[in-house]
Amino acid sequence: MKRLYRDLFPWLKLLLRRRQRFLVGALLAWVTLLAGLSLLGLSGWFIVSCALAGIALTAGLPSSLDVYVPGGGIRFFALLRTIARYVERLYNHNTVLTLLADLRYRVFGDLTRLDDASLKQRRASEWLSRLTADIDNLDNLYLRLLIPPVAALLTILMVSAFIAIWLPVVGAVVAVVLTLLWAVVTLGYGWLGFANSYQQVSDQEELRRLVLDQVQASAELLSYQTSIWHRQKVQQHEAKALGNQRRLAMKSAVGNAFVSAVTGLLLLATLWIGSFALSSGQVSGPILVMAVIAVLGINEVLGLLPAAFLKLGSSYAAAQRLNALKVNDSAWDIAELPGGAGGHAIQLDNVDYCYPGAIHPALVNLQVMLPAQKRAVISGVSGAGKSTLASLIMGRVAPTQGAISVAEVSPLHISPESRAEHFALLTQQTDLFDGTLEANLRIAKPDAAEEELWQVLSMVALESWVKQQPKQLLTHVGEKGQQLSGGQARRVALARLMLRNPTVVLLDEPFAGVDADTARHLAGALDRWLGCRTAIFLLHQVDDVTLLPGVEYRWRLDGGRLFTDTTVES
Ligand SMILES: Nc1ncnc2c1ncn2[C@@H]1O[C@H](COP(=O)(O)OP(=O)(O)OP(=O)(O)O)[C@@H](O)[C@H]1O
Repeated sequence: MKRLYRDLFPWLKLLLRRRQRFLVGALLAWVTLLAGLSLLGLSGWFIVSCALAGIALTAGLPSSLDVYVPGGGIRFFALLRTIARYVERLYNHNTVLTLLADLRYRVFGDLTRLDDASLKQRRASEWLSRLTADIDNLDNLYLRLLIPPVAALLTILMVSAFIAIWLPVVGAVVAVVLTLLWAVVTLGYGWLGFANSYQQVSDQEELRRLVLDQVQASAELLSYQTSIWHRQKVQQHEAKALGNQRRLAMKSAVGNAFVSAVTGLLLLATLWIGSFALSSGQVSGPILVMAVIAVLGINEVLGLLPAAFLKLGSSYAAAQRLNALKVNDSAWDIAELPGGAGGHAIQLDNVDYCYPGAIHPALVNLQVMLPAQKRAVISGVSGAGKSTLASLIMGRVAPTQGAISVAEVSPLHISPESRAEHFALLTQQTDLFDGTLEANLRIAKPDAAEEELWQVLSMVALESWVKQQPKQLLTHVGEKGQQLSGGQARRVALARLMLRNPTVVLLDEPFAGVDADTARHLAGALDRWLGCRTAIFLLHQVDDVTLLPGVEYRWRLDGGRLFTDTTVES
């Protein structure tokens, strides 16, 4: 219980930031329920009163009944129920969407603080689950686990108090039995379905992963003739997940039956105890019918709770998984890099880096001193450790051993804002969004003038090509830039980087995918743009030193170790 509270607490705290909305939402749900119950009770009273008056009149006994007040009351509750239900749905769905935005914002925030190693450890389908299914499960917390039980408890108290006005004993019995029933279908059902719904979250993720593999790797599975074997694996897992789901559905059905049985017995008890009060003249027939119908209506109030609380385990599992994304950086002193136009010095002292679970370290005993405003080239074959070194300098991963500093500040301690302002990294993988060229460029500088966009496009030798396109800057680049060639996409990424004003620039294969003339054009533009920024070129091999003007430091990475490169002549 303590662990449950501890894991759900950060999310409850986030939800409770909107406590005003929560209270109004619960109040609206409660008014809706009460209006429904009042409508039922009053209608019962009215029908019985009419029948009794009719019987009396038929028997020739004097009888009168005011039909206008109860008739008006019935219309009032019918209207109130409809309006309250409509407003409640509108309001609570709006709240849910607001909460979804809060949850997504928080989860995205946590993701941006994760280091490269943690990000790469999980598959895309797992990140998708975190951002969709897990967030939806937490969202349930409000809509299913917070509002309905509060509204139900308030209704039980209201109905018991109302019955107690005429039948105090019945009111007390109704209050005790329904409060106990409420505890069973909330806390009891939360406990009963916990293991199954907890399991359901991982079952669904595993199933999604297997199905994606089956589809994405279908060519490989077919060519190795393992497609049937893999499909059987999917089916086995599906059967297991379905079994679990069936058990949950069974418990939910039993819960509903239990609520109906208890409220049914309570109804009989109310009728039985009430009949003594009726025969002693303590209460009239219509009032007794009203009390009985009000108890019957409670079924609707409690009926939804078992199914909702069976899912408590899902919400808990989702909270646990999302909590695991949180990086505890509160212990660190957050620092800012000094402002100014010039680049900063980069220093690495005896740095080792080993990926989690890897046998061999990716980088060993690195010793680097690159003074401020200087340029360096680090070459190395594939797998030598260049990208890992870039991640370390960017503060995207922490060294296993040794220390790194940029302007004498550890990159790990630099605030996200300062890091975004000072660092720029051109990665080997090009990340373009499915939008226009202009939108992709503006990610780096939303308020850039159109002239600036053309200027950077000209620096990467794309200006004339873009001008030839019918939509020019509004040309769509496609998902991941698939409507551009590999080299063009990389140049768009480089142009985007050049829109910014960083002080430390890391360029991983900036000349990949372009012909010799374009490479020379890029080198000249880069030389002018880099000016007095600190820059490191990361290259597989240095074919042409004229592409690296102003580079004074040359190192070579080999098997994770750094050597001064004497093979490159300037
Ligand atoms: N996420 C990871 N988990 C485990 N090992 C990794 C991971 N990423 C890289 N490595 C290992 O670290 C070493 C250095 O990889 P890195 O990507 O830094 O090389 P690189 O020089 O950038 O290669 P390339 O030029 O092909 O991009 C390699 O042996 C690689 O197998």
